[in-house]
Parts: sequence; structure tokens; C-alpha cells
Amino acid sequence: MFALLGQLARRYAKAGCSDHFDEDTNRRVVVVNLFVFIGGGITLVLGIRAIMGDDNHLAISLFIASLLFFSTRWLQILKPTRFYQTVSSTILQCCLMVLTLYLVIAGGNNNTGPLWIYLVPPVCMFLGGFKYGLIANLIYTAILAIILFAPSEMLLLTSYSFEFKTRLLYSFMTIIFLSAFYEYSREQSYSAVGQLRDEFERQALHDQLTKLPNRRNLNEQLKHEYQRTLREKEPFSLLLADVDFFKRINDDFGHDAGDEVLLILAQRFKQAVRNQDLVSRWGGEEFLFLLPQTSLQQAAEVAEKVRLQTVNEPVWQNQRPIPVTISIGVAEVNPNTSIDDAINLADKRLYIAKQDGRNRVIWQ
Ligand SMILES: Nc1nc2c(ncn2[C@@H]2O[C@H](COP(=O)(O)OP(=O)(O)OP(=O)(O)O)[C@@H](O)[C@H]2O)c(=O)[nH]1
Repeated sequence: MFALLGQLARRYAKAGCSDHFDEDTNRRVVVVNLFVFIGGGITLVLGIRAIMGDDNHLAISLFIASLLFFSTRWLQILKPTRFYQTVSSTILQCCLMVLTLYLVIAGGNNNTGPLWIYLVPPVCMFLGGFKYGLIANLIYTAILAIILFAPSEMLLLTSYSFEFKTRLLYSFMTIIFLSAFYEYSREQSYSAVGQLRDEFERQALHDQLTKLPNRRNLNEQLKHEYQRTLREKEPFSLLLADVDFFKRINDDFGHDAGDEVLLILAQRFKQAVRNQDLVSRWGGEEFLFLLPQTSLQQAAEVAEKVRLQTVNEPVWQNQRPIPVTISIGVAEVNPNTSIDDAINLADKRLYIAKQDGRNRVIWQ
């Protein structure tokens, strides 16, 4: 029974949420749903009470407000887009503001109407965000002050003492300040968490030393590129490049120099290829190039260019030249080969390049 109620409540609260929305928008959808349930329900009940108390004006206002509250929920469920979510939350805020101002003007039941204005700051802050919430609250406060302090209470249908009006305004402004502060802190934390998440995602997909895409990242790109190859029947190619005798570089020049070599090579490789090509750090001193829309022969030419550039430009570290050469295995991916087959073939050709004396490209 409780489980069923919980399930119904969850379904009610989440109606209108969408995977296309960010977390904050979905949370606003939930708040609109909950507010409509509570706010719409209470105004409906108060409307019925007002009818029974023969206060027809108040009853009609409350019924209209209740209807508008419920319509905002229908709107965001019927049209689950960001635009309609904004429209429905704006209608809800305007409706709440007009209703509470009306309650201040009319006094409500035994002059208790002004008590409802304290709902405005938190609801507007949460639904509109810090900036728009603050603007809405300041406009509301200005209108409230005009209504309360107009000469001879000409805008009021009831009467309040001067002390009541000033205390109402002061306490209302305090609530605005607290709600604004809360919303500002919440937005700051939300954006800090977002930045942290982006940074973690970036780190998970990139190599720490060279900042190149890592193996996991490239595997994803390979799958995308393969889909395009299947669709458009156009091959792409892979270069598997490995630094020759890298262990010797580490031993002769130190591990830091080895790191520097990898870093400089990564930058040079990136500059040597087209924008749409991808260079990744595949393993320790291995780099895998993904060259979209490139045949085996064209890829072999690119590989030769990269090899020559590497052998002709030593890496300088602490004013010492470190001679570097690379060996490269090339393979083509077309609709008749799988990605794994192509990587294995590139690996096999790289092995042959090493066996044949290193500093060379093997592509057939
Ligand atoms: N400095 C540094 N060294 C690394 C890094 N990753 C792997 N290595 C080293 O690279 C060396 C690779 O050595 P090997 O696999 O024997 O290959 P190699 O010496 O390049 O010989 P060949 O590939 O046959 O030409 C190992 O000593 C690894 O410790 C790194 O990020 N930085």
C-alpha cells in the first residue's frame, strides 16, 4: 500500500521530466509539480471556504488561481520542452504573485491574506534562478510597497496598521535576502560540481602527460568512424607509431627526458595531420592515428611524412639533442574489415618495421 502510494507520488512529481533536460531543469519540473499539488490544492480548498463564507470575489480569484496553477502542470507535461517548461514556470510565478498581491489588497480571511506573500521569494528564486528570481522579487516588493503605502490606503480594500505594514515589508525583504543567498550558493555549488564532473570526464578520456585522447577515447571514435565507413562505403586508415629504442632514451637521458620526448612528439604529430585526424596515445610509447576518409596509400604517405619529420628534428632537452626515430605500421579499415582486424594488421606491420631495422613505414 505504502509502496504503491510512493510510486504514485514519484510518478506525479516526475511527470514532465525528460532525459533531454539538464538536472536543474528536471528539478524545476518536479518543483512545479509539487507546488501545483500543494499550492493548487490549498487555493482550491480556500476558494471553497470563501464560497461558504459568502466572499464571492475572493472565491472566484482563488478558483482562477487554482485553475492556472493546475494548467501550468498540464502544459509542461503536454509539451516537455525547455521552452514550455520556462513558460509554465513563468505562468506559475506570475499567478502566485498576482494572487498574493490580491490577498494583500483584499485582506483575505480576517486580514490574514498578507501571510501568503512569503511563498513568493523561494518559489521565484528556485523557478527563475538567482538573476531572474531577484528581478521578479524586487519588482514584486516595489509593487507591494506602493499598494501598502499609497496615500490614504487608496489601493487597499482593507486596512492595516502602519506598524504591521512596515514589519511586513521588512520581514519580506529579509526572506528575499535569505532566499537569494541560498539560491546563489546553490547555483555556485551546482556549477562547481558541473566543472568538476567535466574535468573528471576530460581526464578519463585523455592521457595525463601528452593531453592526447587515450585508448578508451579512441576506441569510441573508432566505432563512430566505422559506422560512417559502413554507411558511406569510404575507407579510413590507422597508423600505429612506436618510438624506437625508447628504453635507451630513458636510460641515457633520464625518465624526465623520456617524458619530454613523448610530449614533444605528441605536439608534432598533431600539427603534422589534418584537423579531422585524431592522434591518440595508445600505450607507453605507442601512438595510434585515426585518419578519416583516407585510403591505405594516402595513409602511407602521411606516415612517411611523420617519420621523416621525426628523424630530421631531434627533441631538445636541456640544450641536448635527443635523436628520435619512429616505426609505423599502417592499415586500412573498410566495410570488409573489422576494427580489430585493422589494428592487428597495423600492429603486425609495426612489428615487421621493427624487425627490418626500425625507422621505417610498413603499409603492405
Ligand atoms: N619516460 C617514460 N617512459 C615510458 C613511458 N611509458 C613507457 N615508458 C618506457 O618505454 C620503454 C619501452 O621499452 P620497450 O618496450 O623495450 O621498447 P623500446 O625500447 O622502445 O624498443 P623498440 O620498441 O623495440 O624499439 C619502457 O622502458 C617503458 O618503461 C612514459 O610515459 N614515460
